[in-house]
Amino acid sequence: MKLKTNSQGLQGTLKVPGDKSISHRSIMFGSIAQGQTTVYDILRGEDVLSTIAAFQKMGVKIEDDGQKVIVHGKGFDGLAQAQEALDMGNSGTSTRLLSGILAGLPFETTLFGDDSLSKRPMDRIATPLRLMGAEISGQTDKVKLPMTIKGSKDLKAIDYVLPVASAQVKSAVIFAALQASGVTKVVEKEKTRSHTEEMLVQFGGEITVSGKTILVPGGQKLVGQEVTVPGDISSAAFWLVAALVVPNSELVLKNVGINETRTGILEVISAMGGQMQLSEVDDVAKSATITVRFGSLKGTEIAGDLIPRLIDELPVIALLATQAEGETIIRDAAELKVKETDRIAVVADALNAMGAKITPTDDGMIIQGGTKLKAPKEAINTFGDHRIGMMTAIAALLIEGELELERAEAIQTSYPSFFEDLEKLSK
Ligand SMILES: O=C(O)C1=C[C@@H](OP(=O)(O)O)[C@@H](O)[C@H](O)C1
Ligand SMILES: C=C(OP(=O)(O)O)C(=O)O
Repeated sequence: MKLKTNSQGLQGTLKVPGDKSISHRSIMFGSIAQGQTTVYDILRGEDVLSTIAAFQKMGVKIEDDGQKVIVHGKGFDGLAQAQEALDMGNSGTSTRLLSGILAGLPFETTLFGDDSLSKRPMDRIATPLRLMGAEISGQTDKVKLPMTIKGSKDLKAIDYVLPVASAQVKSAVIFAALQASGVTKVVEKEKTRSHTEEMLVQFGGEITVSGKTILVPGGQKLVGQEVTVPGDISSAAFWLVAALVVPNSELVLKNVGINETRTGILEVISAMGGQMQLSEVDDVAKSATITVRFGSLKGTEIAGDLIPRLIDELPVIALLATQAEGETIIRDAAELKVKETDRIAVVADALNAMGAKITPTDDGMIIQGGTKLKAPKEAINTFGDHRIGMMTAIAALLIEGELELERAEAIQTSYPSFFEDLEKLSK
């Protein structure tokens, strides 16, 4: 598709769509709990639809009337073997979290996905789940999809130190731990998003979190709940950056999720001197309104325990850094290489094709700021990565002339109404 420039600036108020991580988990907890779960403001992006379809194929009744989603929970014991292999689409979260649930179910299930997902490593969940007693086979020593999981009714608790900072691996182990005998101990490498731990408590489960150490007793039964999904800060990130870099912009983003394990981007914007205010902070719903406007920015360093708190925002943060004064350094972010694409290489290539000065490194990027972006000579390809597509669409706002985006449909993964919202704010 052809992307358009914007010379007037972006203005207006927007409620960003529901959080993808919380939406997946609401379906999963709803399914493994007893009784009804009602979910408001769920994200109806393709990744979440993959999770919904998978549980429906395992016998869970899930209804969507357009206002709310109702999950008729069956408990772990009520989940049935699917009649066919389960299609995980593009979604790492669906695959890895579901694997933790399947680890304790006494039947075999095969999971497959699209080209991008089929390249991503699943050994990171296979290793702990095998230690607990599940049988898992996949392609190559990285256990890539298609992957077959044969669960066990006799899962054993483990003590496990996560070798990577990953909420998906942590969550897979927690879902298996709920079905195991004994208390499972998980120690995180860095603190990652806490949605699984929080929703487990909401659904009446037991978990102890102290710093990076998590204890989960086995043999738990959960009860259905009402869940209201806050807006996704990872989707809001595109509008935050757009307002900061497109002259004459001011945006008000309502109901943005501000769980402290997700707000790294807000800290980066503050460190860069961006003009941004939080209001209507709701400590219970963990959401806020964020007002952001165009202004001057300076480079910064992004590394260490900040990385997991903004991992999905790094593509658009790289774009932000191209418009700041001075250098921005991103380190400790090697995980970017195993997302929907190698996001270090693909971000650097896409933005450099527009005149940015980004040097990719082994675990991040060095970005020289203050570059004027221009139309690339060739089309930019998302390579099936939604975040590359949206980052490119925001970059296009700064460019005179046309930008052709190939495989733009990837954006459906996490933000189906992205271009509608862009249109609304562009006026
Ligand atoms: O648990 C989750 O919902 C997610 C965890 C992160 O992945 P990793 O756990 O692989 O870092 C993130 O990149 C992904 O978009 C969603
Ligand atoms: C990495 C992402 O998602 P997933 O791992 O679920 O495919 C993402 O949304 O940027």
